[in-house]
Amino acid sequence: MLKPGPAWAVGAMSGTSLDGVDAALVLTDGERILDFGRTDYRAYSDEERSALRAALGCWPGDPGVDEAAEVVETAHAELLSSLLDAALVGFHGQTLAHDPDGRMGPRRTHQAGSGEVLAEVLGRPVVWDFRSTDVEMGGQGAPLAPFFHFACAKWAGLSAPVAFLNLGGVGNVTWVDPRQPGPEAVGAVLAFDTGPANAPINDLVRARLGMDCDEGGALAASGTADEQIVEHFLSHRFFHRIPPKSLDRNDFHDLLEAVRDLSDADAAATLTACAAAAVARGFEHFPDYPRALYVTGGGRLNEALMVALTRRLNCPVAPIEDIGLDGDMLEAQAFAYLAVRVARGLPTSGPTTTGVAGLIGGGRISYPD
Ligand SMILES: Nc1ncnc2c1ncn2[C@@H]1O[C@H](COP(=O)(O)OP(=O)(O)OP(=O)(O)O)[C@@H](O)[C@H]1O
Ligand SMILES: CC(=O)N[C@H]1[C@@H]2OC[C@@H](O2)[C@@H](O)[C@@H]1O[C@H](C)C(=O)O
Repeated sequence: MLKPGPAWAVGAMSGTSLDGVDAALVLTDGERILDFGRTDYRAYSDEERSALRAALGCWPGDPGVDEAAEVVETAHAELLSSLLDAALVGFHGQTLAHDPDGRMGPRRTHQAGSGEVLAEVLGRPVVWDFRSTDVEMGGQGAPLAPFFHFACAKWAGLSAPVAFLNLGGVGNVTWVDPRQPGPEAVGAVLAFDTGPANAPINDLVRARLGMDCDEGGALAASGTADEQIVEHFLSHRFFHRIPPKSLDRNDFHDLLEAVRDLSDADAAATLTACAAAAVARGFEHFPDYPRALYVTGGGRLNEALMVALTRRLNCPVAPIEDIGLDGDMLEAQAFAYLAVRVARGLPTSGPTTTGVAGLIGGGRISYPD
């Protein structure tokens, strides 16, 4: 078991974009962040990415899932073996399917990769399966970074409500009031997925141009958004739901159909405008307008998306580096922080983050033999 007091933990996240695995060290007592440590990244090979892509939407027992889990475990073992100056590992795994509302069957969520296997290979206790308990208890199982975002706001010395936006495949936002004593306090955080972010843009440029992403947002910047499509997109029932709410990467797959007849540039501009409009719609749920929006995740490097956000919001929009945080590693750091919270028996989600009925601690711990 973890000794009392602060501990170094290494967190690892394999995001919905399927680009690779991020890992980062955090020194924390599970409440405050005391220091940030080394970070590293391991890209998936094309072959590995194909195995993961083939298993998207699949549940344990489905064909291809064991192969995907092996890819995830191998990549994490390779990456984490050089970051073991930590007492504990926080292993998110790769989300293959997420259905917290039971639209396709039983309510469930599926992150590929076994923490038991990793604990054996790495010789460290591994905290994993962070989302299942929350879903079993009636929550959305996501987002889980919000309690960490609260700790980040404290670490950065902020004293007024702000929002953190993660622009990965899907977007998720956390409104934080750092004047509250802790993330569990009433009125401290409100979080939810905003809508699709990079996933449809990537899918578009991959299908039409064979590119991985719209680098810097250059293609979108050269086009014009079709506001009618954006308006229609905002009529989706997801945007009428009161948070908490979460999304599966493929929930908006028909968005590509909507831009089918547009030029490449206009289609990219429209999907970029949709991502920004979804965030602006999300702001309507906040208790107070935030002082600033700090953007993390790969989408902060998409200039057209940052400009679209600035146009639609009434507060400064800045990359999270503006307050000294690392926008490439924030999710990995979140799972290091959450691992220590799990080991300390502290809650990792609650009614205003995942919609679970009360404060709960998710995650299970596997120890090496
Ligand atoms: N220079 C760039 N220009 C434009 N877009 C970029 C750039 N760099 C990254 N991105 C976008 O960000 C995505 C990766 O973001 P990130 O790594 O935050 O996602 P993720 O962690 O996989 O997803 P999620 O947070 O949904 O799990 C890429 O797929 C791409 O769409
Ligand atoms: C089910 C799942 O893996 N969700 C991810 C995904 O990627 C972004 C968004 O969708 C968010 O809900 C979540 O990840 C972050 C790290 C979270 O749980 O806070």
